[in-house]
Amino acid sequence: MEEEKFILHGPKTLWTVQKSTAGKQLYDALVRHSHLPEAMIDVYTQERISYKALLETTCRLAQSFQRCGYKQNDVISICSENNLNFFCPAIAAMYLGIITAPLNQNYTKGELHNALNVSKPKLIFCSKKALSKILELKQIFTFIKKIIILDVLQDVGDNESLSNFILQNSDESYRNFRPLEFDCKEQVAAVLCSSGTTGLPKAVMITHTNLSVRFAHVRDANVGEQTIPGTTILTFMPFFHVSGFCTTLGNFIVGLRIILLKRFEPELFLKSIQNYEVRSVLVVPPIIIFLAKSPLVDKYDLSSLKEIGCGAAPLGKEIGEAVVKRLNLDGLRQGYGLTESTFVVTVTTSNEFRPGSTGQLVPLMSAKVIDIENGKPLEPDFVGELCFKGDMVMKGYKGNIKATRETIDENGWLHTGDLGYYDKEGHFYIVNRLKELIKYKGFQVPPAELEALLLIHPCIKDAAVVGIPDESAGELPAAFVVKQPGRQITEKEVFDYIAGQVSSPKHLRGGVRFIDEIPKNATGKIMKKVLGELAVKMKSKL
Ligand SMILES: Nc1ncnc2c1ncn2[C@@H]1O[C@H](COP(=O)(O)OP(=O)(O)OP(=O)(O)O)[C@@H](O)[C@H]1O
Ligand SMILES: O=C(O)C1CSC(c2nc3ccc(O)cc3s2)=N1
Ligand SMILES: [Mg+2]
Repeated sequence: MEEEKFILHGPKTLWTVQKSTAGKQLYDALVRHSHLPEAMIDVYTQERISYKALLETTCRLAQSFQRCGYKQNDVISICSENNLNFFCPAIAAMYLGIITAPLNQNYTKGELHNALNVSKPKLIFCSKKALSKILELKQIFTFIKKIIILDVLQDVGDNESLSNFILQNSDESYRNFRPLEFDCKEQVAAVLCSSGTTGLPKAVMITHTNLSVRFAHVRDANVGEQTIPGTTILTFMPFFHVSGFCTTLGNFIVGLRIILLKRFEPELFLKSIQNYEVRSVLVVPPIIIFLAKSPLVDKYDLSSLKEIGCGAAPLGKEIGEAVVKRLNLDGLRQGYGLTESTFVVTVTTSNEFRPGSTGQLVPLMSAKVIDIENGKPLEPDFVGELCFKGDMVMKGYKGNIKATRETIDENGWLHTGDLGYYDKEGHFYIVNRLKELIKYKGFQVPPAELEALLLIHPCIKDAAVVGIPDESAGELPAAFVVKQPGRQITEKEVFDYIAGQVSSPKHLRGGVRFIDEIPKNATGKIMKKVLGELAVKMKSKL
């Protein structure tokens, strides 16, 4: 038996985890919300889809899968920008125990090659835009038997449109279709790619039970962000990533009205909040920086907005507070999680906004913070590696038992590779990724702390800190800075500003470099690998 000391357990939840499959729970939700006028609105095309239409399409699609011979554990893929039809194949697949492996439509052919080689889908649903890349890959991979296009009405060459595929393969008897039953703990529902921030993306197997825990959370007013059916929220989180995939499925469970953007565009984002009277938005830290600093924000009436949810990357305390004040919000809810944990495992509970904290442990999960030297659980307020255990932990990495064993230990603990701590009241604080810590003469420098300080400077629009190799010190902290338009600041001023606030090892001895933009991925994570290479190439003037 493991010692219980310094292990936290999540609180009780109002909504127990349902025993039925994630597919059945989604089916029930679509039925439950059939009276609502809108499930999703595409801001670009003004097209809408209702819960009733989602129910019909997913049942027809499931019937089509069955008639075409697709069965439990077959794999399908979806490679498309966010659009109204994206989730139809995924939900229909979940009705049948078919596995969905979404793919980032911005992946290069090489990246798609790697991802497809792991998931090996028989059938790929793609957007018109992604079609040519997918067609090329079909030539290489014989396991890909068919391509269906999500966002056209007419077939393109030999490739059927979604609507024609359904027309050809389903009929009115779809009304009698009901989701199948299977072992939820074992059955993989989705294979999601991690972001690939620290290496190649990993293929994370998420089970029906994993999703069911998330579905219990979304309906619990203490954990879920919006729990009243019909409430308007806005999202642009990519559907292929856990942050878009698992949140949107959860939004269907609740019955929210989802305003959908393909990607973040500043004016369109603000205009949509105003025009659709959005109550809550799901964002990532770069958008919080934008909302704190951009003059555009004052051009729009954002008074409908009551709450912002933010996660996926570190967010400084001050910048979060500035946005709550500027927009007069009820709350900013931060979440922390990984693809490997099926979305957030710590989250700001309602009315418990603690600036700088990523909230408390979610129900049904356990957590500990371990000493990175000896692996022993630490007491509150001590920094170590965050570990989580419970039914949100992935089944494993597809096709990589070795990596799975390195990540989930024999007692079932998921080792996150993130450093953090919890305080005496159980509020979590993320310090940094272990792999991104800068080591200066044996001292550990967390770049996230320096980034947060840089961002509160009025002349700085955005910033990132990386370590650059140095023969005598090991590594030196170096900053990339984007200037706020119309403001002036020198390298030396940036250096002195940081030196005035932190201990000597954290001074920007690696220099300060001004650039036009900090490279970030679709979920707002700073691309440190790119910056590390750039820092070596680009000389600092200091
Ligand atoms: N609220 C948060 N604050 C700080 N970091 C966060 C937060 N939420 C998520 N993260 C970071 O995101 C990581 C999870 O991201 P994801 O699973 O998409 O892939 P990745 O870890 O970036 O990439 P890869 O594992 O492929 O290298 C966490 O391990 C953590 O470092
Ligand atoms: O980056 C990831 O792997 C994850 C796992 S958890 C996560 C996010 N959490 C939130 C919470 C609120 C929000 O608005 C966006 C995200 S993305 N992203
Ligand atoms: Mg990771």
